[in-house]
Amino acid sequence: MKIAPSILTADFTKLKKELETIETADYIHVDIMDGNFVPNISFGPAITKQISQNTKNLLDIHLMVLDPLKWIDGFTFSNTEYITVHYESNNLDETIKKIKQNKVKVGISIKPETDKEVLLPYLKDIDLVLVMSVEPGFGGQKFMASSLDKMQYFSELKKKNNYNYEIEVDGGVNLETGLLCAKNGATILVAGSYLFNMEDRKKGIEGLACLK
Ligand SMILES: O=C(CO)[C@H](O)[C@H](O)COP(=O)(O)O
Ligand SMILES: [Fe+2]
Repeated sequence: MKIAPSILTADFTKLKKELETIETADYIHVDIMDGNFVPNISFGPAITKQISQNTKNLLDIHLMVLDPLKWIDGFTFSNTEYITVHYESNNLDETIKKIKQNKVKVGISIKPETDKEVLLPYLKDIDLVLVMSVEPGFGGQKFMASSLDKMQYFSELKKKNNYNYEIEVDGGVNLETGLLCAKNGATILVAGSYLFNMEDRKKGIEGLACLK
């Protein structure tokens, strides 16, 4: 299992130190919220640039914005591995094209209420499916078990068709819910409050990484 700590819950007054505590993870998950697509604002390209310059980890950018197309260049750094956009946001096809032009891997996410089938036409061309297990907008929410069926669905389709995407889960992930995700085909776990509220984050990451 690959692990992507969500930097949203970090203490930004000591960003560099916070980044060091999660350096054993596979990715840093970076949540971008615009106050329109979700009822919250996080931070933008300038702060993300500081994150990018202060970590050796690869970045997994989660864009919760209404118009992602105009933000792709701003979040393309040398260590940006994935940019994930929401199916429910504007200009999806053009945005996917732009992410690929920037030589970044493409992720698509769906909100908890969105039908999983809407992603069918995209699955052969993308690198990551992000299953939201909370309503996007805030860290620290309770995991929604209804997301498990979606993971299983994308996992079965992946096997059947030999697709290449990762199946990432975001929201309310801890050791207990992470195990359920692992059993249902998840390959990357995002964890924010669970890891950042821990004394020993390295141990926390190890624990999640062992799940299968
Ligand atoms: O995209 C997100 C919220 O919209 C965050 O990545 C997610 O909530 C992670 O935080 P936590 O693990 O605390 O639930
Ligand atoms: Fe996220």
